[in-house]
Amino acid sequence: MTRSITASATLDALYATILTRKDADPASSWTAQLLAKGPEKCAEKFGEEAIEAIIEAVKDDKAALTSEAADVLYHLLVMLAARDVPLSDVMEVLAKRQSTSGIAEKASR
Ligand SMILES: N=c1c2ncn([C@@H]3O[C@H](COP(=O)(O)OP(=O)(O)OP(=O)(O)O)[C@@H](O)[C@H]3O)c2ncn1[C@@H]1O[C@H](COP(=O)(O)O)[C@@H](O)[C@H]1O
Repeated sequence: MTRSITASATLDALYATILTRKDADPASSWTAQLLAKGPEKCAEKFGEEAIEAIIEAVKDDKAALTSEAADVLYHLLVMLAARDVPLSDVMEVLAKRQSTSGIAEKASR
């Protein structure tokens, strides 16, 4: 329980930082540079990072996968920010799904 609260707080804090970078000087911030390139570039970077994580998962390199997973989460948040999708909306969708099994959810589509 403590771990999930910590994870959520970390993601919330990171997303808040990313939002501040929308108005930041690209010279001073990697996030601002990425956001300045547009939502399509942010999506492309997310895809690249996801593929890097997949590679480490297939290799079963746990340390590398942990690091790549952090990159994936960061780039997911940047992609959401680029398209003005609040992280809280994503969390709400996840929370609503918590009482439904994946099999039941798929059958309901
Ligand atoms: N979590 C991250 C984070 N994870 C990865 N990255 C950056 O994402 C970039 C990904 O780079 P790549 O691996 O694709 O390497 P690259 O050299 O850029 O590759 P190419 O673009 O050349 O393909 C690197 O520059 C990393 O530093 C991050 N940059 C920032 N954050 C967080 O965002 C906060 C704000 O960062 P700034 O906006 O830079 O102040 C930081 O305090 C961190 O908490």
